[in-house]
Amino acid sequence: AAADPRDPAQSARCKTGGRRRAPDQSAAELWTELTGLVGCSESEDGSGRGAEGGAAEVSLEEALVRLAEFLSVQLGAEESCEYPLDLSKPGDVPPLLTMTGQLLALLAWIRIPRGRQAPPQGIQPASGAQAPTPAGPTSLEESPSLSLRGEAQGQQPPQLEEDQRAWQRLEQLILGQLEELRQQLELQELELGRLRLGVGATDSEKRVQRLTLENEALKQSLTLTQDLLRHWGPSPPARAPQEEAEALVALQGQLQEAQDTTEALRVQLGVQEVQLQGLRGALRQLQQETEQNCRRELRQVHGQLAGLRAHMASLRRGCGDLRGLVSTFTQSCQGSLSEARGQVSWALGALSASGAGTQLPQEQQGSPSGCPGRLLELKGNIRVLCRLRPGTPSSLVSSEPGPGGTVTTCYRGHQHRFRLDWVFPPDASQEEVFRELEPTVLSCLRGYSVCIFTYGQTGTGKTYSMEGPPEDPGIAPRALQSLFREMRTGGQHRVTLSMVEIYNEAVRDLLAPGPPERLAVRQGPASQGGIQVAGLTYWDVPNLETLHQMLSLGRSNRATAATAMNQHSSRSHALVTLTLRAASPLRGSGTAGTLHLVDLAGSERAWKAGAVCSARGDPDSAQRLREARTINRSLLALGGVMAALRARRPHVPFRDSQLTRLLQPALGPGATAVLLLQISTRPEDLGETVCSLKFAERVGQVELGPAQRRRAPRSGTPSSLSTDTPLTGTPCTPTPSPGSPPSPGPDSGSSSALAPPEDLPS
Ligand SMILES: Nc1ncnc2c1ncn2[C@@H]1O[C@H](COP(=O)(O)OP(=O)(O)OP(=O)(O)O)[C@@H](O)[C@H]1O
Repeated sequence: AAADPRDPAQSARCKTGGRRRAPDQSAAELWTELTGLVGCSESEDGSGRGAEGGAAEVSLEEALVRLAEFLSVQLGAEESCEYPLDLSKPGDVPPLLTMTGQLLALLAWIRIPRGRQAPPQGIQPASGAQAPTPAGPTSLEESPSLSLRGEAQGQQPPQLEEDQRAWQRLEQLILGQLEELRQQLELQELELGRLRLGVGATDSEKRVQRLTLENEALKQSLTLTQDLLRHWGPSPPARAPQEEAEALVALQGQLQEAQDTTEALRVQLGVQEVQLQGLRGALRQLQQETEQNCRRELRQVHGQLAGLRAHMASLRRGCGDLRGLVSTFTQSCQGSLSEARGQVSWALGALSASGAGTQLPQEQQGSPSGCPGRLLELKGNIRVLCRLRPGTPSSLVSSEPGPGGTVTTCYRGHQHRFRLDWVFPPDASQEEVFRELEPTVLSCLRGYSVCIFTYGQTGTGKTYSMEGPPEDPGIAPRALQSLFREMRTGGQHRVTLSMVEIYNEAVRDLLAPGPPERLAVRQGPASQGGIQVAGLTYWDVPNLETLHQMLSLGRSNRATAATAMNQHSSRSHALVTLTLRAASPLRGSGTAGTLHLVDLAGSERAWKAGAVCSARGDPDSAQRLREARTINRSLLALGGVMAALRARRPHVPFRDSQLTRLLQPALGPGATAVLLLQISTRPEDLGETVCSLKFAERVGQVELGPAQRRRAPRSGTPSSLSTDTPLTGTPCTPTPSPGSPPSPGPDSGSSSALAPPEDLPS
């Protein structure tokens, strides 16, 4: 409109000498101006003069021009904010544009000289935004006077009727506008309903704001139009303006209602947004909880899986143990069968011999020596016996003596019951202890490898049980006596003796002439148990007396010292090895049994020994402490070996200490071992007692496989000893005369295991 020279608003402004408006004059200023016009006209007293005397009258035309100008600015502002409009679609034509078009049409009509022109006919209320065509040249001089009302009073009735018809048309037009506005409001309500279902809070808000603004602008336009019509329109019939006013009031009510609805919707939208946020928070929390639950369950499943794996592994181990037991049982059955066969053939031979009066072969006469071996196999290859040291009885340690007996301890409030193969009470005699061991000892004569070792806390009677005082000898003297007695009646045997001690991890020959020297332990052939002790001396022992003399000599060479726990405490492990070779008189193979008698040094807590020694101010306390540590280390290694054997591990750590290295042949497959556990019942020794019992319990679960007899290969000469190992070294000579130190045999210095070379002549 501003660019069009035919624009009535522009021409009106120019011709009336109206103020020029700045191009950027805002809608707010225009609105203020318009409301000022209304105020001015309201204050008129009907003569058309403003309240401020002398103020120019404002014509309806100028008012309409300003209204159109305001609407066009408002419309421009909307168009600049909104999307481009498609005017070809009637539904998209904004009401403001329509309203502006109608106003311009009205303005054009006003400018038409009265009586010559009819009101515009082409005005279509909702037809779109087409601007009305100015109806020919207009001039202000020709335009109606400023006060239509005054002019109307002087008109002729036909003119008045024409005006009234025109106003009626205009009224219809405005009513059409109002109808359109109502439809627009309905559309907005629909839009709001759509927004209620929408998700974008920001877009919805923007839309609501835009619709609210639009409503506000429409409302203002309508109010303004109503005011203009009321003040400047011809005096209509009394009814039409009232109806119009009522319609306007109704429209305002609808508008108010729409605004209220909009407000309510906005509040509802806000509530729903809050609810949505709350739901989002709950969803997030739910997700977190679900994640945590999943992780927890996953961890539990992993734990269960690990437990199942461990269980499967233990089941596999159990299966392996079972397989081992089955094979042991099978072998044991086979051994029993062959033994039974031998006994039957011996009985048959005896029967026939008694009939024929012939002499039985030596081996077949040996039922006494057969029985111990069989007994040994039946009893198992590792047995654990326990002997309680005499002393003040304590309620903390109680026992049920006898075979399969138990020892019950009450330590730190926990009661523990240990079951052992045999329990000897404190008052058990040396004789009783040896009686239980005698069959095992005698099995050496049948070619079995037997190891008897005493284990326990220092001062609990290990040496007492193994050696014993002269007036009440222990296991070793009784075993030798029993063996020699048996050999006297049982046939040809050759006895070889060696004796070593392990002191601070040094292996020393207790029967070597001269001062004891440290011997080197090396890896040897498997047939010799896998080890060799370089320089160890072996002694042929022709009789029991010589044997006793040599043993007492070795004992005297053993390292002992006075400790707080024992006045004559053994500070070393002592190993006596007796090899008994029997020759088979008829057929070539003889047997080579071995008896290891091991008196272990006492286990004691190093801090205990050290503290006691220090407290006593003993100058040798450091030495005692070192000894205690070394002893404990080697006993720990022995425990490791036992654990590996018990678990049937492929690797057994024999090389962890000198003690276990030397015991390797005694703990190998087919060997027989007896652990005599010595325990104290004193309350102050309770901790050590429980430790010892636990060690013994573990040892009791070790399986070495069925006991096996060692047979020497067939030899050319029935009377000579044959060996199953390569012949090395030269025969040793028996010898030490009683009271004099032994002289070394010719084979000293040659490498050999604890058992001597097997090529010694008889
Ligand atoms: N059953 C017993 N009957 C009588 N006296 C015993 C008995 N057991 C041990 N003794 C005595 O207890 C003392 C310690 O015994 P022994 O030297 O044999 O202990 P140990 O275990 O070998 O000690 P260490 O490990 O220190 O060598 C000795 O005087 C011994 O006579």
